[in-house]
Parts: sequence; C-alpha cells; structure tokens
Amino acid sequence: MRLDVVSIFPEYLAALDLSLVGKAAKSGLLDVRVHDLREWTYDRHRTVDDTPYGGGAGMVMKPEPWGEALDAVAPADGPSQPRLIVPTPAGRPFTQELAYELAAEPWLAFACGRYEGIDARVAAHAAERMRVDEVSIGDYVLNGGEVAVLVIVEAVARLLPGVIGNPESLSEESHSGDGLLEYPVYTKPPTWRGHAVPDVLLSGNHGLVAQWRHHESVRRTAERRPDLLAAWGAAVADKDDAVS
Ligand SMILES: N#Cc1c(-c2ccc3ccn(Cc4cccnc4)c3c2)n[nH]c1N
Repeated sequence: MRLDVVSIFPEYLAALDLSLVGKAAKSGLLDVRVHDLREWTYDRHRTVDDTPYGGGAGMVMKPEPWGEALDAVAPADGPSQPRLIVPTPAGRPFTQELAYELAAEPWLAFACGRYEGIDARVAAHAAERMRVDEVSIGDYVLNGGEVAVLVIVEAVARLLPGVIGNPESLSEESHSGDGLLEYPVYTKPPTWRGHAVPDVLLSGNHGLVAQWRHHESVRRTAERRPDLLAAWGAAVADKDDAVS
C-alpha cells in the first residue's frame, strides 16, 4: 500500500517512521511519502491561507497550493488514482468498518488541513478524478488533520497482512468481531499490590474462561457503550430469527 500525506507540518508525521507503521514501511509493506504543502507556494511568505468568504473568524486554506500538491502527488493523467482522505470535524465517523475498507485500497492520500479547514473546492475538484472521503475521528475538535491521519494510518496499517504478528488477535478486539467491547486482560504475577487475577483465568478450564470473558465483554459494553450493546442485542436477535 502506498500512503501519501500532505501537510504544512510534515514533521508531525515523523511518528509514521516508528513502531508498527515504521516496521511495515521498512519491510516494504507500506510506501509512506510525506509532502510539505508549502512546496507548492511561490510567494515570499509561502502563504497557504486567506480570509473566509462570507466573513467569520479564522482563516481558510487556499485551494491553489492544494490543487498543485494533489496534481504532483497523483497526476490526473497517471495510470491510477488514490483514495483521498480528508480529516475534518464535519466528516463522517471513522470506524473500524471504514478502517477495513481502507486497508483494501492500494493507494491512500491524506490531506491534512489546518486553520478553519481547506477551501471546499479542493475536495470537490479532487472528486472529479478520485474517490474522496471526508472523515472525523471523533466528536471533539483538534487544531488540524495531522493527529487524525496518525490515528487512521495506524488503524488501517495494523489490518494489512503481515503487519502485526498475530492476526488472530484482530478478531477479538473491541469494535471488531462480535461488536462488544473487549474483556479485561491480565498477566503475571497472579497477585499484584493486593489485586488478584480472577480465579477462573487460573483454572485452566477453557470453557469457563470463554464464558467469563463473554460475560465481562457484555458487562463492560453495558456500562460504557450501551449503544453498542443495543446493536449487538439486535444482531443476536436477527441471527436467532434466521435460524428458527
Ligand atoms: N478528523 C478530525 C477532526 C478534527 C480536525 C481535522 C482537520 C482539521 C483542519 C483544521 N481543523 C481545525 C478546525 C477546527 C474547528 C473547525 N474546523 C476546523 C481541523 C480539525 N477535529 N476534530 C476531529 N475529530
């Protein structure tokens, strides 16, 4: 998979050289290319923003540098086009389902906005030749898209074959598998600062362990994410109806 990231803070993306994503890049599983948007500015101050039409606070990122950056990263007459991901507070939710979808793409490009966002015509123009997804990583406000790109790239990269050691672990995680939150995990020592590991986990009885883990997943989901529990309950009911 090829990943292109365009930002006015390319150094923010240095984290992509570390850990799991860094290893994937070194092994050739990922081809990560980070670009400085200011490379496509030509004035003395390397200007990337201007005041918003219609008034209002803050500044908006100018379309011209973005248009030239995307032309350079993905030429219109090239053999293929990337799927363009534009993080924004106004985007559709980034979910594990979308992470799996993006993991199947051969080429992703990310546009990291700053200020009050990128001129809307940039996404509209790009959509004339590539698929464009405006996505949000959560209901809170950041100062720019770089952190969101780090989140999205990590969530996607770990799904690529060969990137994580034990792919089986993917199926039991929160937001994957059965849609419940993951059960609590423990390791040695059996007692630590007066806190003991639940006896069932030391029993060697795999059936009882599985039962306890499922119960803990349901308990946690009910406590922390009742919305997910409702969806899980409906899915179980649908499955029961299908087999009855
Ligand atoms: N994904 C995502 C995001 C962002 C986000 C992403 C890109 C940009 C580019 C600029 N800002 C600042 C800004 C602030 C207020 C209004 N509009 C823009 C961004 C915030 N915030 N929260 C998320 N979940």
